[in-house]
Amino acid sequence: MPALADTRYLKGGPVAARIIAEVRTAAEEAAADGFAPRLVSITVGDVDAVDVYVRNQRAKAEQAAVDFDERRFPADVTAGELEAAIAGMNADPRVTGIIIQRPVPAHIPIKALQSAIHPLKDVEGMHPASIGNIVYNQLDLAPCTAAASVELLKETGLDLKGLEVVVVGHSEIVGKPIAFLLMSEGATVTVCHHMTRSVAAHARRADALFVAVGKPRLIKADMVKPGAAVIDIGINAETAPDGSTRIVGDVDTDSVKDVASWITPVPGGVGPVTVAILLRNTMVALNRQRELYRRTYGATDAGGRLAAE
Ligand SMILES: NC(=O)C1=CN([C@@H]2O[C@H](COP(=O)(O)OP(=O)(O)OC[C@H]3O[C@@H](n4cnc5c(N)ncnc54)[C@H](OP(=O)(O)O)[C@@H]3O)[C@@H](O)[C@H]2O)C=CC1
Ligand SMILES: Nc1nc(=O)c2c([nH]1)NC[C@@H]1CN(c3ccc(C(=O)N[C@@H](CCC(=O)O)C(=O)O)cc3)C=[N+]21
Repeated sequence: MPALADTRYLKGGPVAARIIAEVRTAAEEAAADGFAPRLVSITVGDVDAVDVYVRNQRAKAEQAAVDFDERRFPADVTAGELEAAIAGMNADPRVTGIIIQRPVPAHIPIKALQSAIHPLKDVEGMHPASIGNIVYNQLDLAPCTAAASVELLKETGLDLKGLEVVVVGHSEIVGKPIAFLLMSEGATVTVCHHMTRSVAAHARRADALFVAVGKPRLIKADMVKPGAAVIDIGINAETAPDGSTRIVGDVDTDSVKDVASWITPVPGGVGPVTVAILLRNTMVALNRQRELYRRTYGATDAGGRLAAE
C-alpha cells in the first residue's frame, strides 16, 4: 500500500496557531481591562516529558500575551510546602491560573495537591470537583491533552456520533477524560489498559484509536483497522546509539501510516495543541474570576446612591 499523502498527517501546528491567535486577542482585551492573565507552572523534580511541555508553554504563552511564571521545586519538597505555596497563589489576585505538571514524586499525594488549587484557578479542570463537570457534560474546561486529542480527531471531519473509538491508556489526566469527552460527543468508547486481555483485538475494531501509554512503538500496523484515524499522545524521549535524543510517540508511525487514513505525528501533533488549549483554558478560568469580581465588586449600594443623587 502506498504511503499516506502528507495531508493525511493530522498536524497540530495550524490548529494550535488558530487557538493561540484567539487567546492573544482575548488576553490583550482582558489585560486592558485590568485582568492580565498569568499562568503559574509548578514542577516537582525532573521529568523529560515535563521539560518539553514547560519549554513550549513558556514560548507559546509569550506569543499569546499570557504571563508565564515557572516555579520549580526539588524532588524532596514536602506536600506541606507545596500546599503552602499553592495557598499563596490562590490568594494572589495577579495569579489567574495554576498548573501542576505531572507526574510528581510518589511521596506527594497528587489528589490532595490538585484539591489545594482553587477551582477558579484550576486551568486543567483537575480539581476532583471540576473533573466531575465532564461527567455532567460541561466541557468548556477539560484536561488539556484530552481536549487537544479530541480537537485533532474533529479535524478529520469524521462524524463522532456512533463512531467506534478505542482509547489505550486510562490515566486521570489523559485516557479517562478522553473517554468522557468522546461519550459526550456520541461515540461508542472502549477503554484499554494494562489488564486488557488483547489490546490488539480491541484496537483493530477502532475507527478512531487514541493511544496514551508511554511506550514507544506499542501500536503496530497489524493493530490498526485500515482507514482508521490514529491519535498518538505518547511523548517519549529516545536516546539513539550516538547519544542524541529525540521525541517519539506510542505508535510505530512508519508502519501504521500505510494502514491508517489519518495519523498525528510526534512531534508536531497532539503536543502543540495541548499547549494551545492550556492557554485557552487559562482564559476560561480568568473569565470566571472576572465574573466573580464583577458580581462581588461591580455594583454597590454606594454606586446606586451616587447615581440617584
Ligand atoms: N502530548 C501531550 O500533551 C501529553 C502526552 N503525554 C504522554 O502520554 C503518555 C501517557 O501519559 P499518562 O497518561 O500521563 O501516563 P500514565 O503512566 O499515567 O498512564 C499510562 C496508561 O497506560 C496504561 N498501560 C500501561 N501499559 C499498557 C499496555 N501495555 N497496554 C495498554 N495500556 C497500558 C496504564 O494502565 P494501568 O494504569 O492499568 O497500568 C495507564 O492507564 C506518556 O508518554 C506521556 O508522556 C501525557 C500527557 C500529555
Ligand atoms: N498536569 C499535566 N498536564 C499535562 O498535559 C502534562 C503534564 N502534566 N506532564 C507532562 C505531560 C507531557 N505533555 C506535553 C505537552 C505538550 C508537548 C509538546 O508541546 N510537544 C511538542 C514539542 C516537541 C519538542 O519540542 O521536541 C510536540 O509534540 O510537537 C509535550 C508534552 C503534557 N503533559
